[in-house]
Amino acid sequence: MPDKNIVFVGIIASSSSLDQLVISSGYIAVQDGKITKTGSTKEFDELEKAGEFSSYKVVKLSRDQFIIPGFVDCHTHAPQFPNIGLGLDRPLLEWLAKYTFPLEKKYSDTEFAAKVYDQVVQRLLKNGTTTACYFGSLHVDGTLELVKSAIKHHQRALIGKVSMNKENDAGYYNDTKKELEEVETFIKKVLAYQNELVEPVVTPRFAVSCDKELMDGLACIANKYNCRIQSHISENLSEIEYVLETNPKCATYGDVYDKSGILNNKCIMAHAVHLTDKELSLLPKKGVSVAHCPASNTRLKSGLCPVRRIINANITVGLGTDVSGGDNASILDAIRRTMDVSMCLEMQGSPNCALNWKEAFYLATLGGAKALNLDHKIGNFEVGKDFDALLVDVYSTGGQIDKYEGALPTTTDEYAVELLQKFIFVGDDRNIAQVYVKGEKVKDIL
Ligand SMILES: Nc1nc2[nH]cnc2c(=O)[nH]1
Ligand SMILES: [Zn+2]
Repeated sequence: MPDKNIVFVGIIASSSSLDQLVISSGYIAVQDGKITKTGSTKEFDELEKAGEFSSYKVVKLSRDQFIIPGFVDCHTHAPQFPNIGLGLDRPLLEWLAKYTFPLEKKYSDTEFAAKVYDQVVQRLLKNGTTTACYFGSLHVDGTLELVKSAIKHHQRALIGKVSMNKENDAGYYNDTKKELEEVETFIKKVLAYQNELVEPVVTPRFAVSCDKELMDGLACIANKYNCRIQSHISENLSEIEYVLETNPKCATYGDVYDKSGILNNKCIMAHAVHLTDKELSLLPKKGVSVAHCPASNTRLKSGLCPVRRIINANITVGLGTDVSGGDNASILDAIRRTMDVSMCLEMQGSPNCALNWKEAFYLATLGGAKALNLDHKIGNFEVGKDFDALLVDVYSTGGQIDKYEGALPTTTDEYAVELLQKFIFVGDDRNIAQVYVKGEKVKDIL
């Protein structure tokens, strides 16, 4: 049974905006998975003396530990995990045909799906991903296995059955009428679980594999069930060329989605590497968010996504691992690659393009929560939000970070910032000692 009342005391860090990192010593009190009170260490001491926390489990962090919000992965493909690290020798459209569609077809086998998805969900939780927005496969029952795994392991998850109706060599698509029926079936089955952590997402794969009739129908279904929509936009130049060729009345890729009613404030688009100025004004007008997936953009040679330009256009941005176009299932890696790709653009001559570690940390937490329309529940430690959090142990045994006695500053504030910075640049899952989703511990290596 999870502890009903629990209070954490020690260094706590979270973002309140892109340029505002809040880090200090204090406490977070959690009741039934929700944050009920926060304050300074001095306030904790006073309240504890007054007996306020007598019914609480008190977790006092060591000097080398801190609490941060759980990571949010705004875009990943659960069925592609068996291909992680493989087949990265082709650009997007060839990669999909040669490696990805043949693997995804296998998820008609629910036993295979159940085994893979159980591993995927556990891997992400181990990496500190407390919320994931997943693409499943074309299959209703296969994708329901992902829903079951997320529920079983207590991960917050937005899950889509992938929709495709355009012919491809792998024979991996559906007839339009069947597809629309199956999407509704999937949504109803997910909603029937009445699980507060897991929600269905309408998921047109992209405008290369969906025609207008299908996308019109999917937009209607999303409206009917008030669902989020996820897809891909402007990832690769050949993809854009094909989409514009097959939709001659549309001036941009964004127009293709807009004409079907796909673009709204519950829509999250992955990549957005090559957006035009018109699209950079259309997307924020419609309230569309972007999942920035730097690992995949580099591995599939799609391009260096100008993420600062997207942020400056007032588009809400979160991070995605985009496995298996991306070769790493950790949002810590996505943070680093966000810094690297944006710095490459700056070094190539685009001034003020680079994102610093505090900004990338924001995208991985509160930015992702906003992009998924979940920031009323998660993303930082405001009172009333759910407690989705990581307890990080910077010098954990066997980890990459060595302790050099006497080398770091002695004042608590400076020391705390340097601890977080070390974890962001050098840490890995071995430093993520505990993971909490809605107050329930889902990983514990302490
Ligand atoms: N990276 C990536 N891009 C896509 N565009 C359409 N499908 C996919 C996919 O599976 N991965
Ligand atoms: Zn993707």
